[in-house]
Amino acid sequence: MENIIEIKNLYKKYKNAEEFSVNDISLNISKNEIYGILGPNGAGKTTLISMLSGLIKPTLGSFTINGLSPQKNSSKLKQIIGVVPQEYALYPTLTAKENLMFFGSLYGLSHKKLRDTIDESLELMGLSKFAGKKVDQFSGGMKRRCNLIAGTLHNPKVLFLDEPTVGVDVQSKKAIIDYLLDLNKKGTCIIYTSHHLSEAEEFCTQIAIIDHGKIHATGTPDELVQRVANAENLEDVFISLTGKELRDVV
Ligand SMILES: Nc1ncnc2c1ncn2[C@@H]1O[C@H](COP(=O)(O)OP(=O)(O)OP(=O)(O)O)[C@@H](O)[C@H]1O
Repeated sequence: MENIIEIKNLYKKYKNAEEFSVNDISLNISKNEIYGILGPNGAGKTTLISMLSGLIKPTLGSFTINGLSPQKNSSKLKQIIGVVPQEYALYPTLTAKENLMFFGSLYGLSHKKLRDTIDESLELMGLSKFAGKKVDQFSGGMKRRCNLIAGTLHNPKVLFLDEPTVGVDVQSKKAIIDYLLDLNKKGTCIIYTSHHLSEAEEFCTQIAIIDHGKIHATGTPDELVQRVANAENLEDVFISLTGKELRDVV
């Protein structure tokens, strides 16, 4: 299948850091995948996704998305990607609809098209009733669903998500996963990080397990489980590849 993302020997070392947070990652991602980047705390998942979504610059190496490079085609690249960070990117004192109109206008969508997309997305996410309510009155799950709509109004070809279901209730989690599956069916390639291994096992078509800034294994969830002796699920694979040592840092 055709690659939509091609990463070549990518490195990131933060200022004053002693180690590389991303250390020589090369990876191809095909169109239409739901690609899970999994790894323990501090493995380099956010750093990798932040480079690909243009939030931080690589120290070394290169990548293209849909054939576009961030050095040569930065503005075109921004139009075809969506980014949903861990933190909420919403204005608390604006209503859900006002927030979405604001973020949508940044993508240059026409007023009519934007209104229709917002109404449709709020409906899909079960938020229509709350469209006129200020976001600071929303629960964590409602904010996260609204945040996800804000990052996808322009129907991106590639969507980067950093732990989209962390800290939300089961109902919100289901709404988020269903929304993402629907986007993927309509042609959006999804790159996502998570600590929910059972969720990733069910949701992802491909997985990369990373640790200490390096890729340790890639494959479909089934392939990974079959490759590791005595593994019954992705959690067994994860522990086998990354060990049982705790990753506390102070
Ligand atoms: N702005 C920064 N400056 C210096 N070091 C950083 C910075 N951001 C991250 N790091 C370091 O880079 C390494 C990778 O961090 P990163 O946040 O990418 O990991 P992660 O896999 O996303 O972890 P988590 O699961 O905890 O979100 C860690 O050692 C972290 O301390």
